[in-house]
Amino acid sequence: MSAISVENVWKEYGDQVVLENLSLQIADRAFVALVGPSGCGKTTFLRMILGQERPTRGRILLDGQPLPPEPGPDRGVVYQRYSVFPHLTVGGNVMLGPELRGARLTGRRFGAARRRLADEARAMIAAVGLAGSEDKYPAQLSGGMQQRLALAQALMMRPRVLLLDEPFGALDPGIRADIHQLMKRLWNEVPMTAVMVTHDLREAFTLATRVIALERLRDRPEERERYGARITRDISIWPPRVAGQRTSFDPPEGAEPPL
Ligand SMILES: Nc1ncnc2c1ncn2[C@@H]1O[C@H](COP(=O)(O)OP(=O)(O)OP(=O)(O)O)[C@@H](O)[C@H]1O
Repeated sequence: MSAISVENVWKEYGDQVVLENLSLQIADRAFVALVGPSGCGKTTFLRMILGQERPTRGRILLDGQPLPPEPGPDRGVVYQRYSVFPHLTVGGNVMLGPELRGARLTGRRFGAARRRLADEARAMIAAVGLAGSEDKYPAQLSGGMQQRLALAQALMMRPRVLLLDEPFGALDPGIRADIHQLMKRLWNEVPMTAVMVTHDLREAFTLATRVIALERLRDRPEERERYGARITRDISIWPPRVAGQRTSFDPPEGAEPPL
């Protein structure tokens, strides 16, 4: 079964058609990179999967079921900036989501349940390379460390789908290469499907199993409002990348592949 099924989806804001009749099946555990010119609707598409926007026409299914109308813990998100809470420590940021969910279901967590959660949070913080920074605040971390924290925070909720909106766009190239390795490892180890918006084709081909380009085919000024972007390229990475398996074509740790 496909994890995400996009069926004849349109998105219009007033008279402006942003996305036009998109249909797409995203397999369970795929890593899809969305690329395309600025303003073509990539973030809008991501926000529809997140549940922050609804298609004007068509529908989106998650594991065969219509998406719940609100964002939920089954869909995590990491933005280029401001994904984490500045007034909470690293530990506080990672524990907040599960604490709030626990509070909703069973009241505040105490004793053994809280200790279990703290252990889980410590393990997640270590998994993203932030061990020892548990008591620091985001402003005391570098940009790369903040994005590692944002990934840890999102993954603590065990999302079925991880949505990434240019998550590494503001990082320096060296730091970006490191975090690409982390992202690959997390995608391989954590059972999730990932959809990432990026402006960086190299990043798309480094991380994704499939690269999808959105583009407005008719872009004359008088047509700009009437026609939306469509899927113009759909490229499966070869040889196929399968979650949990590295291929011999994958670059060694720390190396960027040639395009
Ligand atoms: N809430 C909204 N109300 C009205 N128009 C909107 C809204 N959100 C997005 N748009 C419009 O939809 C179009 C697509 O925007 P979107 O941010 O999805 O593009 P994008 O491809 O992600 O752009 P970029 O690469 O520059 O981030 C833009 O013309 C934008 O102005």
